[in-house]
Amino acid sequence: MIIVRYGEIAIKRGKRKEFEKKLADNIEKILKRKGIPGKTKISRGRILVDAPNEATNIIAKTPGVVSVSPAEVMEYEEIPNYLKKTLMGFNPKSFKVETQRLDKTFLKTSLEINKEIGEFVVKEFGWKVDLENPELVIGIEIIDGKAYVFFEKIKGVGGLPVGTQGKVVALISGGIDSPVAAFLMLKRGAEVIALHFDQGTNAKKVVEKVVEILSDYSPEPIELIVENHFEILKPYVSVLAKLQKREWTCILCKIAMLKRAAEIAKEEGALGIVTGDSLGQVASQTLSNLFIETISVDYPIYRPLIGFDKEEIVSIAKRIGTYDAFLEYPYCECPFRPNRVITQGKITEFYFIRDELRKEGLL
Ligand SMILES: Nc1ncnc2c1ncn2[C@@H]1O[C@H](COP(=O)(O)OP(=O)(O)OP(=O)(O)O)[C@@H](O)[C@H]1O
Repeated sequence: MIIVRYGEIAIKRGKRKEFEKKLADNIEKILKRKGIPGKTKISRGRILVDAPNEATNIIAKTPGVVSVSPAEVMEYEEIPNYLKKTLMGFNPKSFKVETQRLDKTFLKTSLEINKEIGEFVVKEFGWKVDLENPELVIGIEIIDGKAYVFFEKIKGVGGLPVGTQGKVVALISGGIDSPVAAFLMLKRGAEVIALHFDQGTNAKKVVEKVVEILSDYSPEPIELIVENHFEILKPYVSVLAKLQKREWTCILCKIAMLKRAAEIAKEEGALGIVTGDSLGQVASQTLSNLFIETISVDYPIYRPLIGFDKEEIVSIAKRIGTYDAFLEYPYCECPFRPNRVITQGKITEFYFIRDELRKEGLL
């Protein structure tokens, strides 16, 4: 049996049942996709999953899960015998017993259980008790009158179950940042549709891989929509060439992407667009440029990385596995990038360009 703990969900009063059910359903769906048999049961602040131990790490990746422990289920009285058998041959420097009694009708309190089982272990094995920094933690949870005994607690991704917060369209570029932005939205319970603008570079391969990796955090495989960026950008580039303002290409490129993303979001019933922008990280991600890009699109844009440093983003990318996909293919410079790019777009100049774009029906 695998014990699944979820923190934040339990706090959301009134929504708790709905959230628990969603999380249990999501766990079952992910396990099924991975070809692992697994049946869930919701029980007083825990989800119990009847599945083989190999399911543990898969379940830990499900948004909403705080921690996971593969456990052995038994009557309370059977614990000493079980520990005797299981822990024979181990010789930790120190140990402690940590009990949580989820079933408050159980006759012994958590402290009584800690003391009783702790004393047994000392007597049987002669190990030292260390409540601060033990090498071995014997975990016991009392659920529905039964004792669940375990020795590890694997950290989950946390957050909220996917599907509890509606849908978003995430712009995934083939860089490090945008997959992390999409992950953070999944983690907060949003369903994600991935959108990539293909520029004929290796980036598409990275994105395909990234979407596969991100799908591990989602009950359904993430849908990837690929658009031909040449076709979308061509008319914008023509206007800029006519105005002799090629240095505005990167800003208009983003506007063209966001505009198309908004159309797709509307078609898909998604409530927002997600990008991997982080303030000032590259010369083009300035507040002025982000301002111009944002006011050009009539749809909510979410930038979950806006206040993150590069190191923080890289560390999440490594943890969730998308960094490796980025490293797999050599980086390609954007084929549309002019020699000089605008870093602090002037709004008056933009209005002038916007008027021309409007004449062409592009904005
Ligand atoms: N070809 C693309 N397809 C889809 N989205 C894109 C593409 N290029 C950029 N984006 C979106 O625009 C955001 C900003 O892109 P930009 O190239 O300025 O930044 P970046 O620091 O390289 O970001 P990333 O590391 O995510 O590529 C990206 O995070 C992504 O959400």
